Amino acid sequence: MSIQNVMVIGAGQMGSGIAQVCAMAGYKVYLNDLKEEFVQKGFAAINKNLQRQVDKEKMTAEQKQEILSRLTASTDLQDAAQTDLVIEAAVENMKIKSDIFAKLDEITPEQTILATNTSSLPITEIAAATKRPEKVIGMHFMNPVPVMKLVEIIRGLATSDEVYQAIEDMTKTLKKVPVEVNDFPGFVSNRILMPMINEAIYTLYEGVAEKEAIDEVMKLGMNHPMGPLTLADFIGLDTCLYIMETLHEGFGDDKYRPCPLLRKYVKAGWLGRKTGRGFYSYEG
Ligand SMILES: CC(=O)CC(=O)SCCNC(=O)CCNC(=O)[C@H](O)C(C)(C)COP(=O)(O)OP(=O)(O)OC[C@H]1O[C@@H](n2cnc3c(N)ncnc32)[C@H](O)[C@@H]1OP(=O)(O)O
Ligand SMILES: NC(=O)C1=CN([C@@H]2O[C@H](COP(=O)(O)OP(=O)(O)OC[C@H]3O[C@@H](n4cnc5c(N)ncnc54)[C@H](OP(=O)(O)O)[C@@H]3O)[C@@H](O)[C@H]2O)C=CC1
Repeated sequence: MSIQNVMVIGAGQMGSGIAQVCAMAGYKVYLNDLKEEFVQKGFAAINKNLQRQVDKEKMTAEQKQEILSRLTASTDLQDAAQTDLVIEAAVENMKIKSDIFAKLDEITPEQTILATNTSSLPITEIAAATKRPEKVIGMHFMNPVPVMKLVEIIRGLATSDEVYQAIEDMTKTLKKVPVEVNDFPGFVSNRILMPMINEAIYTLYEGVAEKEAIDEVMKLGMNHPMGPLTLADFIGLDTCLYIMETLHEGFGDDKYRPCPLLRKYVKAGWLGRKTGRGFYSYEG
């Protein structure tokens, strides 16, 4: 299975990062979103990241241009007809992901691998929206994608060994480290990380300490690079809530109940860094 042409769906913080690392590794990449303005926002983030590398003299201006030349904007899912691999990074919502996968199944050649960057949703259920469940796989990158080494690779019930191997090999070409896991809610990463973040939100909700104090305890006491509330803002509070809901529903265990304060913030549109306000303010 030779992978040369890739489409990344969703030009948000994850999709733009995934498109960037794919283009840096030499793949030709379509970056797809619903509207041109979202794609352009993704391109602007990539441009900023690459320019930072140029400014630090880790990359030449010519190399930056070469990488950018491998990226093509797309607002038409039909462009996926020319790809060997699609990596979906749209919002964390089963209906949206299933719709996208059903369409991709119609549009793409039969050998095209369909991967999802879902944080927590069952790969097996997403695969069931297609007639090629053996070619559907989870490829879970970490945020910020250009920096974080891990890609959790999740086998759905029907994922073939050949497809698993192709994705593991491709991940290594991105200079990332693949780790194989099975298809359970939240996989490994978010089954462990998100309850910790949710507990930090409960700690704030119950008035145990101020937000800065909670973050300081985990940063200085446990050597975490970011405190859990800062990290929640960084991930996106909507994404954090969707992941907790998937864990709660998937395991049917109340230990995963999302904190009411998290729900309130999401309802208010305080989604963290991406909207300028979450537990902290990021205006200006
Ligand atoms: C929700 C899910 O499903 C799964 C997830 O992704 S969970 C989230 C996982 N991610 C984390 O836990 C991140 C925790 N935070 C960290 O590791 C660090 O704070 C951090 C890497 C984000 C920043 O590190 P830092 O030391 O504070 O910052 P800084 O010194 O400015 O940056 C270090 C490098 O990262 C780069 N960087 C920082 N933020 C970046 C961003 N948002 N995008 C791209 N590059 C970034 C910098 O350019 C710098 O690169 P060089 O080494 O090439 O110079
Ligand atoms: N944030 C994180 O730390 C991580 C997130 N993930 C997962 O990655 C995925 C994306 O998350 P993230 O990048 O943070 O989210 P963002 O909200 O930053 O980006 C999502 C993007 O997808 C677009 N989109 C929504 N529906 C469609 C569609 N039908 N077709 C094409 N594009 C669409 C959105 O457009 P619009 O704004 O119009 O909705 C938006 O531009 C989620 O599944 C998330 O769980 C995985 C690892 C880490």
